[in-house]
Amino acid sequence: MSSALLPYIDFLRPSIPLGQQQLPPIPQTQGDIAACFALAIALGFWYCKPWDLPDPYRHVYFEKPQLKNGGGHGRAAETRNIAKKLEETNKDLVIFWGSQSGTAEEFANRLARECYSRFGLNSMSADLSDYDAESLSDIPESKITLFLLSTYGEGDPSDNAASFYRYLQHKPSHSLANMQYAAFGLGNSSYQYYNRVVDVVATAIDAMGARALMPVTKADDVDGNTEEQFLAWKESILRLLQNKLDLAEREPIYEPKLQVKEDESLDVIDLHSGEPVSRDDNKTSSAVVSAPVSDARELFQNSSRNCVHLDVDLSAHPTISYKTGDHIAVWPENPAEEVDILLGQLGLHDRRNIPIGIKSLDPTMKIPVPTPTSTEFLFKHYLEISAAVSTDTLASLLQFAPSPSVRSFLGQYVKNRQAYIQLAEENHLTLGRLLRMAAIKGGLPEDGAWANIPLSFVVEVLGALRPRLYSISSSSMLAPRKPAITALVVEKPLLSRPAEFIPGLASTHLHKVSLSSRSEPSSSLHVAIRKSKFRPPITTKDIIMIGAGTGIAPFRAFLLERARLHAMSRPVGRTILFFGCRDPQEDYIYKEELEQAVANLPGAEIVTAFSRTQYPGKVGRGYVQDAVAARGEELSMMIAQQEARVYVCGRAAMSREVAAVLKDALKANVDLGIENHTEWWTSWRRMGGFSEDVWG
Ligand SMILES: Cc1cc2nc3c(=O)[nH]c(=O)nc-3n(C[C@H](O)[C@H](O)[C@H](O)COP(=O)(O)O)c2cc1C
Repeated sequence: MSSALLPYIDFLRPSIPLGQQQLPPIPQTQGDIAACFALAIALGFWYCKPWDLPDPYRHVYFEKPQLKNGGGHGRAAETRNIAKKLEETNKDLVIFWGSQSGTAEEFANRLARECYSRFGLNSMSADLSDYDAESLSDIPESKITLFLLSTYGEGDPSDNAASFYRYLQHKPSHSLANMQYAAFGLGNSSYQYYNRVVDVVATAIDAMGARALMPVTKADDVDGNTEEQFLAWKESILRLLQNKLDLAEREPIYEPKLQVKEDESLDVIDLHSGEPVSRDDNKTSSAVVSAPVSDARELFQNSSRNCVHLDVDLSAHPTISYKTGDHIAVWPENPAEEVDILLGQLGLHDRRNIPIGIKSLDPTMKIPVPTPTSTEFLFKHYLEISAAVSTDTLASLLQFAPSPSVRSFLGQYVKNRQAYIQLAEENHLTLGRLLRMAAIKGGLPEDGAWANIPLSFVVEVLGALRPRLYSISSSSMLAPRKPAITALVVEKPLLSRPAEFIPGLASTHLHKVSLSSRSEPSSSLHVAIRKSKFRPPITTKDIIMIGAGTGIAPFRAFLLERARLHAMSRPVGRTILFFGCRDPQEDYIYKEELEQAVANLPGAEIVTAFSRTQYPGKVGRGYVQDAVAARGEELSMMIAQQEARVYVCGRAAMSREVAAVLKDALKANVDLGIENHTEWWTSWRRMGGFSEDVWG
């Protein structure tokens, strides 16, 4: 700054008490006036700090020209009034879905497609968050409404159904007397609140006057039978609609709802090449960002299995933060082999890098992936190509069969579902692998046999690649910018060839990134932070943490955080961690740092349970629930007298067994002052006494 301006800055300093201040000299010469003017501009510039403000045109530097007019990731719902939408698009059936990990959404899309292809019934699949809940009252009596709703968290709705659910819980005064509906719930009976969402929704809409066309049907994923139960429900719904609306069944025909077109005028730089677009515009998820992996290491020792720890560095994204107990969503990549097989079958090997643009041909159809892109990027980053192929998709492939022998090969499995399930399980049949097997069985060349399948069909039937959620294993107090992931690398042996393994999609991707990040510092992941209710209690409370395998993840964070707080002379309650794994020499992950934290934290303890090895001085061979049972009396006292909080993380079945063991212990050891222990347990749980972070 020029020294000529210093006197003028000086007089602005209110160093002299008010009232005793001398008035600043009035500028008299033209030079003084010019200097004041320059000073005002300089000060304005200094105070506004424009170099700190975001450039309002920054987005333009990154804008893809073809997206300027709203192209890209399709948003089809211009109106939020569902009745209006049905009328404008001439649809007779709306299938609302509330889905967290994509199953209900996929089912809704399949059902809408089948209603049209088999019966010519104009149908739409609708994301519940795209429409105003009040507008359901305007749906005319002639239309039919279906709900496919999953239950998540602890009996909670999926993110996209949350606001509809809240609306219903406020007992709205709107009438649904015109609504004729059927509902299908997706849940898992390992969870305490089994299929609660569909029950709550059906009860609420019945109370508003809606008429159920058939009883609510619930799928139980506990034995992996959701698909079977959906197929049975779908057939009964289709028969019901056929009778009610007097529909004639026809040979299925594919009518594209999307247009996928090559566009060589686009430059590679214009293409979406892997960055996901979050579809969850909600308050529970942050934006999706690409974040480097700052540290990665293998956690298992002496094992043929792998378990990786990765620290994700969010330093470049100051607006994204996490709290201890949150989840991190990770977008995986499909393996190159799977991409190649599918490209080969569709005869697209040579055209894999040509830009493609995707457009919606039906105003109710959202484009499920970012556009423009290329076929290779589409298969690698955006479509669920590594998943098993449903029987509905199998049946719809028949119309594209390249020869009668291929058609008859696939046709036998369409007729015999059990045989197809066995074939798919034995061979890990993804779409590419199924097409390749059918081509080989039909005596066709391995590559390009299915070149007549339109790419729009592939995009419509496969659906978008979904992120996978992990419980964050770091503490936001100790590593505020570096959420950590702890992932077991999953490999399932192939039934037909047990020496071959089916790799878990996300965990294999994490393993790959973890290996490459050890040699290339630029390795990164696409991630988003997802808020969770699994929060540690206030530190003065006693805590009982129970985790098995990678279920230790959030407890590593809780324990290290409590140890640090103690080191800062904060009062910390008693801390017990129950941890179960196979063998202390193999998969006792984070052993040293956990033991060190416990050594530095008075009243803290780790109780281990090893399912495959005796461990001298410990509980002995057993599961974590056995270790909890062995300490049942003491834990009951902690719960009843010290109001200790219990936290469980791991598989839902393990959590259910832990809950049963604790209930028994409480019953045997404590007079709860209430006859009905189940009632006590439910209200204790509701008040945060028992929290779960569990999966499948
Ligand atoms: C983290 C997690 C929490 C879950 N919570 C419940 C629950 O509280 N009650 C229930 O019945 N099912 C629960 N489930 C099971 C899901 O509802 C079931 O897997 C369903 O098929 C998922 O459907 P979606 O993919 O459409 O979301 C949960 C599943 C996961 C992974």
